[in-house]
Amino acid sequence: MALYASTIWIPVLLLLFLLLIVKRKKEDRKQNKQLPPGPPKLPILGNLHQLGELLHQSYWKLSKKYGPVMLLQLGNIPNVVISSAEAAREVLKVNDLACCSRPQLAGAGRLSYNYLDVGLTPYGDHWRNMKKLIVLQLFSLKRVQSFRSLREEEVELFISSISNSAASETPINLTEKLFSLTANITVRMSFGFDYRGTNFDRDRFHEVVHDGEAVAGSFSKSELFPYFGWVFDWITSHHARTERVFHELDTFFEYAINDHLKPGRNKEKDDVIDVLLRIKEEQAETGMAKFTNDNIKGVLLNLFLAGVDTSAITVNWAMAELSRNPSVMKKAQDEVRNVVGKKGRITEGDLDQLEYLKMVIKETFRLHPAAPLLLPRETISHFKINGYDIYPKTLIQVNAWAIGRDPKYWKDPEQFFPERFADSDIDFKGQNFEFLPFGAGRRICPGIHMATITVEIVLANLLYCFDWKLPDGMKREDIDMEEQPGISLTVSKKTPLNLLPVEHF
Ligand code: HEM
Repeated sequence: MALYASTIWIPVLLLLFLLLIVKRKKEDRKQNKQLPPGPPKLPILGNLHQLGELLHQSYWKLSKKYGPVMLLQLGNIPNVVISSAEAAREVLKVNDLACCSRPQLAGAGRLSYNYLDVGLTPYGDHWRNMKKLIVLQLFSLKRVQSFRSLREEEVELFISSISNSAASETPINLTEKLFSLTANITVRMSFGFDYRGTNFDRDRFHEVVHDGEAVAGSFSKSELFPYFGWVFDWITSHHARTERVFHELDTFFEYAINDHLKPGRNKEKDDVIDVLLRIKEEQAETGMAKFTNDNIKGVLLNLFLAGVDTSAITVNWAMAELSRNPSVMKKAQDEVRNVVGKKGRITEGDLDQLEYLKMVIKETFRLHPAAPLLLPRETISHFKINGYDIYPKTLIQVNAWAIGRDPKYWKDPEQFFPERFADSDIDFKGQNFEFLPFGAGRRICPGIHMATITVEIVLANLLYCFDWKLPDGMKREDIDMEEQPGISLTVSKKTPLNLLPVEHF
């Protein structure tokens, strides 16, 4: 009886909802709104039923029919998807100020200590101050270079461990090894210690990064469906998962900060926490005690979620593409070996000379941007794009993945052909809107230097030190290039890349 009483409300609610939509449509027509085109919507769901787990691919297919500025309704949330370089320029340059906020998602809010970070925080004074701080103090070229020996040390350990597998002729799971390498670099650089020597479980560490990206990058059902979405969140333990990830990350950050406060701590050089603790102290001395441990943890969260996975994903795709394209692999290997000779390792000082390697990396970013939809943005004010009205509080997603494969800008776009960047000025620093792996405008990735140096030094050494074979019985065509489904900030290769290293020298 109680069940009947609760279900009888469902048709009534549906009817009310339909009436609301009809009323809103009439109002829109009266106000002469020119909304972007988009596929027909269902009540309540909007267009959610038309989207698969690889959002950028679903958006791409729909955009072929509805155009480069397309309006979708994700439950309760209006979402404009941008799929051309011209429209991306309108969003990220011409109207950057109007669309440079971020949506306030419950998961992102919880993980970022109520938006005390940089990447997930909405536009405003706090974001401006924090972005300035990380651009000038944490990720300036000088600071990135100051971590050179740390990176080279980690690359050395990584190459040595691959040499052991080469000696025993054992294929390696390169995907897993790359993730460990970038995790080690990020943790040592940010937290000043080696997490391999702590109680943190290595496998769990990887899962926490992935879970963190998923929680930070997805809408809860309550956000998509106000009034009743909480039921689904409750059934799927959404809230419990967010809390679990938050507590795991928080424990790690707390441990790292406390470690820095121990008297007589032995440190080689300033790491990110040292810099942030100094800022906290300076502000407290001037009576502006605004900067708290939660601010520090917010920044650490960004390094954790943005810094670990992205570079590993990129090198992994590059090695998968090179393994499928042996002539490109050979050309890249010839370059590194000719430039460096027999000195044993590539150091960061050699990287400037490796022109073809840089083209290989650009080509990888074009086909496999680690964040295919950049990070979601939210509009602050009304503006027009291609004659269409975009209103405040609209979610904006720029499909960098689709733009990177558009035959309008790229000849034979599906082909892995690094030479396309020879004699070309196209770069990924946010000025070429057909090539946006790091985004553009105010919200552009501040980790570009860090990311490119890491990707270059790792890939260069992999190509220099080893020849690469496929495991027994595997052919080039068997390399699976599918992407990992699931809603997350980043998209990686679905299956691990297993390769057999053969020592070259
Ligand atoms: C291959 C590596 C990387 C790629 C492809 C990448 C890509 C991106 C993209 C697409 C955005 C969003 C830009 C936008 O909204 O327009 C972003 C933002 C961000 N990235 Fe990266 N990133 C990488 C590495 C890093 C690293 C190593 C760090 C730091 C250690 C970092 C820190 C950040 C931060 C803090 C933001 C937020 C900026 C803001 O909201 O103002 N990223 N990144």
